[in-house]
Amino acid sequence: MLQLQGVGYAYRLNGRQVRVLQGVTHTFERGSFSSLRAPSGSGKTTLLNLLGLLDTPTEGRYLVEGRDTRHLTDAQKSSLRARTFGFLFQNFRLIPTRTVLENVTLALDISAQGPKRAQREAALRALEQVGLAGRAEHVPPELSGGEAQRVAFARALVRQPEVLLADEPTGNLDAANRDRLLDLISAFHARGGTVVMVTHDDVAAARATHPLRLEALMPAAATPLPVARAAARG
Ligand SMILES: Nc1ncnc2c1ncn2[C@@H]1O[C@H](COP(=O)(O)OP(=O)(O)OP(=O)(O)O)[C@@H](O)[C@H]1O
Repeated sequence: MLQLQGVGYAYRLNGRQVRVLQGVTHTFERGSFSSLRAPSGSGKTTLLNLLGLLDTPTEGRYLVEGRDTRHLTDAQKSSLRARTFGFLFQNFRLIPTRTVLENVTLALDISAQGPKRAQREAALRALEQVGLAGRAEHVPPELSGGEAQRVAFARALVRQPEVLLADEPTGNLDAANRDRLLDLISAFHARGGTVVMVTHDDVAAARATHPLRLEALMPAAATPLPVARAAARG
């Protein structure tokens, strides 16, 4: 479903190119649950951004359901992103001044899905699934970390995406909240969802059907260099 073919990415830093990923080749099959582990700074977040169409590879091809994303316009990319992907981040990324319900509803609003009342009902259903419908009118600063991440999960899934892209989603949670979140992610997977989860956590990685290491997705010669060395070499 998600095919990376020789994908590379280089950031521009002070007029120089800093290569972060090179030759990444891998297919994430529909319905798989992959965990992705790699040394800090080696490009895991960059890879998630490429997978989620938030960024575009500077080398190689990336196909989503067989469609070569190089040929998509920005509008087509946005629409494919909204339909296909839900995102979950380590630091939740909720809007602190909007209620829990608004935070979830906004995900539907941005992709213009349905009338306002239907959006509100869908958001409430998503909050019920994570056990937080009773907190709908609270604002994020009133939530615990575990609750905030479950709201972020509801926001990620309210559009019913096929793929969940998660970047260290348990990084800021204690063991009980980590397990509760992992149960939600596993349930999404059991319903047929595809998961790609960056994690350093062995407990989280153990939930995956496909535990991966970033280095194994790249040809040996292209194993990422620490950025300082890469920059020094130009
Ligand atoms: N906007 C940017 N401009 C320049 N370089 C960047 C930019 N974003 C990231 N980088 C560089 O690319 C490298 C890979 O970053 P990325 O965030 O993908 O790594 P990571 O493996 O997710 O790291 P971590 O595990 O620490 O979160 C980093 O070392 C960073 O220096």
